[in-house]
Amino acid sequence: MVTQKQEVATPTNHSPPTRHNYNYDEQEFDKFQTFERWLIANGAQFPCLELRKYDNSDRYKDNKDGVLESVNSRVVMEENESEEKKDGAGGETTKSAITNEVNDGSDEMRGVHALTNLPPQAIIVSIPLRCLITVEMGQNTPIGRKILSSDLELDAPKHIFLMIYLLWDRAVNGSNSFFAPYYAVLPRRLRNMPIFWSEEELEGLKGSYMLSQISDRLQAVTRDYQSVCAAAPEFASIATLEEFTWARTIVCSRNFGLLINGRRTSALVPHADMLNHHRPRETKWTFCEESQCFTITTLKEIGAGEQVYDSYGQKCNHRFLLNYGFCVESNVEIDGFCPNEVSLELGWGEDLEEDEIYDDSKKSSSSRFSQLICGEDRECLEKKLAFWTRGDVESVSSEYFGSSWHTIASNMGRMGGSASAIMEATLGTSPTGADAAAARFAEASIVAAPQQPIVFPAKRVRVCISNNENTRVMFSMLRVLVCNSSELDRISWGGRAATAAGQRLYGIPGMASSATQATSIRMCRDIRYPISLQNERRAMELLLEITEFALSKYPTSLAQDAADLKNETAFPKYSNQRHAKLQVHGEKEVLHHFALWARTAIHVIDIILHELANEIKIVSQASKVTHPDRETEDGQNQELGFDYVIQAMEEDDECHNTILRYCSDALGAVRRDELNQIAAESIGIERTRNMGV
Ligand SMILES: C[S@@+](CC[C@H](N)C(=O)[O-])C[C@H]1O[C@@H](n2cnc3c(N)ncnc32)[C@H](O)[C@@H]1O
Repeated sequence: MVTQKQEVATPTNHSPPTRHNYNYDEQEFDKFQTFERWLIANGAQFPCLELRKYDNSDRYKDNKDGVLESVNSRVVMEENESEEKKDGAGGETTKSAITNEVNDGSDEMRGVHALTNLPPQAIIVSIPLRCLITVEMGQNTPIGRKILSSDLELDAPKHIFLMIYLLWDRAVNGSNSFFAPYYAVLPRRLRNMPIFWSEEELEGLKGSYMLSQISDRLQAVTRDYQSVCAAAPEFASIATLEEFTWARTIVCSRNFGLLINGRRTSALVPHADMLNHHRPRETKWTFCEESQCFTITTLKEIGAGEQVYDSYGQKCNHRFLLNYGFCVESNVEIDGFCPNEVSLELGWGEDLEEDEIYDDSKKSSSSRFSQLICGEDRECLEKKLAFWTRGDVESVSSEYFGSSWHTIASNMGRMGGSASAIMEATLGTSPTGADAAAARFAEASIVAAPQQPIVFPAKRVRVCISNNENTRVMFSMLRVLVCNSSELDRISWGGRAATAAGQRLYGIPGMASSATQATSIRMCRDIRYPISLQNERRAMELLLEITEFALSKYPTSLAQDAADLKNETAFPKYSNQRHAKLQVHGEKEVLHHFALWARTAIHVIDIILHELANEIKIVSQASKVTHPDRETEDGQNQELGFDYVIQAMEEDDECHNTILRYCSDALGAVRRDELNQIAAESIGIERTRNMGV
């Protein structure tokens, strides 16, 4: 890494800038002064910056599309404290009602501001290594050493060691800790973090997969706490689960991933962690080997008094919300890309009895996708399940059978799957001698649970309004889900139609040695091109069903959310209600995009199918009469035809580029192939006729 001489920018005017904008009461002011003095005494430099605190009233005043910006009014801290005490006591006044409503911890909100004009490429913060808390420091605590020697499986291993240091040092060294001034300024309550939201606040996320993620996060934190206590029982007296959860959110919202002296680590960096998020980025940070300091450098000029931001990265709002406790108002990059995603569930997650799948009269609402997914018969479903779950178990040997493998195997067994089908599904290979034990295990699974309902494991994929890798994976999985038996044979080798041509056409690997099979095997995420127009149409029908079902789970519509977001009294800036609203609004935008994609594709496919039917008619007429009625057909096609529709889409400014490209390129290619095939067949017919056969 190239190092350069590091000099921290100093104020341009001669008289030192006055730090008048703390907005704290005396006690708070002291705390922050002690913090800054501690840093400066230890070699830190940030002479052109000041820390500011924002209060609840600031949420109504913002700049940069809703990015935090304080006003300079001095805040009387007691007011918030007393409002807090009134919680639950039925505060009567409008003011207290509003304050209670937005009492979500944002009264502990701070930011960093420029005291003077900051030029571009100026180092504005320099924090020496000794003021950083690193993963290694956590690993070197007595608790950390015990965790390392017990080889625990943890949800957030790096974060855990930062948390351990924080909690251990605070408990053991207390006010004598070197880091005590830093601990004093860390937010005490993190009410904006969804894991601390009330039931009522969580209601705002109804219909969103985020609710599962929040409860998963809570469970993971509890599991990690229990694991740490099991490895180091004394930890229970160092931190309660509540404190552990607090430390988890502190670390996950404030840690920096760094390369320190060639070692990749994570660190808590006092002061640098006071910068709020904004994109596009205006500053960059790094650990400078030469000065052994963490530094922040400006990328553009920042005016005196302006807030100095850091970019937390290009992220979907669900990640901002889960890890940092906020959502970005307009999460759009300068190139127009919106990273907001929605998590879609493909497959069906619940257990279904066989008659719920195949008997129309017994189909329940829960079996909504079964029609398109189950295929023509049970054999088809079995084959599909094999392909769908192929490769899900990464390493299965005759000595070890993972629990998920067991589930898949016994599921297929319940459906009457043969041992070799199960082996193929899970390993992607036929059982060989070495896998005989696995095959026996599969057979045992079949016998073990013959009468159980069928589970077709659901897979989740996160998609955004962009044709990225995840979108391609989703389309691939949709194609597999709606396959009929013969289509499955075409896409998975070893089937009846796995011809050399099929292999070339669909990229099916040859049946080489089992060693190469394991790496080149085709999975349900690999079907990158339409299998056929009919299959693609079913895939789009399924996409439409999935998006409509997902939309039906939210209590409000996209239009309602957009209207709600305009109402800043009911949904105040930076409040948890507003962040929930922004999250579901973003998800619905993506869902509507894919619903429109599916509808447009179905329309275009129908046009192509109509054109192809006409073409076939013309060809078959040609085989009977010398002058087919081509003019009329062409005249009709020109008006309703594929080229006409694509041109109309191109001229439509509202038509999203990804939908247009899919229809014109992906569907256009299938259309061309089909037309070529019809033409080839027509030449064949002509030849046969000329030969007088
Ligand atoms: C690294 S800290 C930044 C300093 C923090 N504001 C403080 O008072 O200590 C990250 C936290 O700041 C808040 N934050 C940062 N950027 C924000 C933004 N653009 N909008 C709302 N809250 C933001 C969130 O609470 C987040 O968890």
